[in-house]
Amino acid sequence: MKLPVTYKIEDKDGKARAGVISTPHGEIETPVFMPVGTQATVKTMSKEELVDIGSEIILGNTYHLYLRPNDELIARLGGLHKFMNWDRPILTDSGGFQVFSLGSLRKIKEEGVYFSSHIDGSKHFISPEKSIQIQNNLGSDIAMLFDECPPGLSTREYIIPSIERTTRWAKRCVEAHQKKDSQGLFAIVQGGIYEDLRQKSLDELSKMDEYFSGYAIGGLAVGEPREDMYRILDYIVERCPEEKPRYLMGVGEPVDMLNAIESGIDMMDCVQPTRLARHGTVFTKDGRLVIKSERYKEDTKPLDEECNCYVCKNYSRAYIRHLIKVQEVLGLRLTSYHNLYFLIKLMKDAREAIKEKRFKEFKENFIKRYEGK
Ligand SMILES: CC1(C)O[C@@H]2[C@@H](CO[C@@]3(CNc4nc5cc6c(=O)[nH]c(N)nc6cc5[nH]4)OC(C)(C)O[C@@H]23)O1
Ligand SMILES: [Zn+2]
Repeated sequence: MKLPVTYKIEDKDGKARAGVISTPHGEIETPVFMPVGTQATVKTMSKEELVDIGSEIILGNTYHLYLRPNDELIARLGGLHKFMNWDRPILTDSGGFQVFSLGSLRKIKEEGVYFSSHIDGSKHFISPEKSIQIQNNLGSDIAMLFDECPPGLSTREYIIPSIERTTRWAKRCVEAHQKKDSQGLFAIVQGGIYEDLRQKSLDELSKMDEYFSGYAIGGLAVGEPREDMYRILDYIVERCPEEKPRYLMGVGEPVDMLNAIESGIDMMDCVQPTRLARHGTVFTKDGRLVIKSERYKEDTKPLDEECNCYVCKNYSRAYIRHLIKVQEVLGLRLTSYHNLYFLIKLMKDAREAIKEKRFKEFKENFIKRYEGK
């Protein structure tokens, strides 16, 4: 079966890969960071600004867009790309995770998940079929399977039946997927922090491999210790199909991203860069900088003296600190713009390092400076 989303490896450096993903809305160079646009916008960023910072693909959320403005409304208006005037690739998460981390009073049954909206408490139900139907309505280039992401540090006794139900849900997603020619489907590997359960999840999903354009590693960045995440990545990523993209869900800290790329990850997303930005924390080559600190009150330097972004070329720490302190919207925009630029540039630099077979040295040098060692 011809898949609408395909991947080509250009270079390898150890397990790290540089490649290109082809989608119905264009190509994506990897490794890639995907800004999260939960409610059809990457918070405070215009489309033009996202293009300026070099964003190639953004994320949308099934759960949020189903609740507001509703996926059928978006479909009637021509789909999510047209609705938000974004003509590059979009990946949509399937809603399961958001129900667990946002919704309340949820009940998980074989048929699907019953939950109350975090907005007005109204009662809702999402099944694998419903999640795929919503993603079909949104018209994203990449849709995610409807899965259960077990709470961080769940026991084996909880995870084993959860994997088995998530596999049964995966089959139902594949059967329900109506846009097999224009929307790629990514599998999501679960299994908590247990190598053998990760293998079990991957083996069960691999039986449906012909339907999957890529494999995501779910169930991480949900509160487990960092070393457990690294151990699991080191085990499971290289066991995913070599010729398809690997996507680590929910990771957006520079050091974690470089470690993930070293284990063979190609795609990542996270709300952190924009969420931290809105609270005044920005990324710099010398680590995180909390702009509200007194020490920046009269600091005329840019956020990061080596950053070439529009914000660092035009505004000082003192000015941005003032804006954040008085909660001016422009402050949120400037810190968000810089944080997204920083991560997207980090991915581009990592890609060059892989092509030049110097990724390990690149990673170690970055981390040494970022962690101030
Ligand atoms: C639980 C909790 C507290 O984890 C938080 C916060 C919000 O999510 C994170 C990032 N982590 C994260 N892991 C994920 C796992 C899955 C998954 O297994 N399946 C599917 N379909 N989508 C996923 C999306 C994910 N995002 O965002 C920050 C804030 C980085 O920390 C995380 O909710
Ligand atoms: Zn900058």
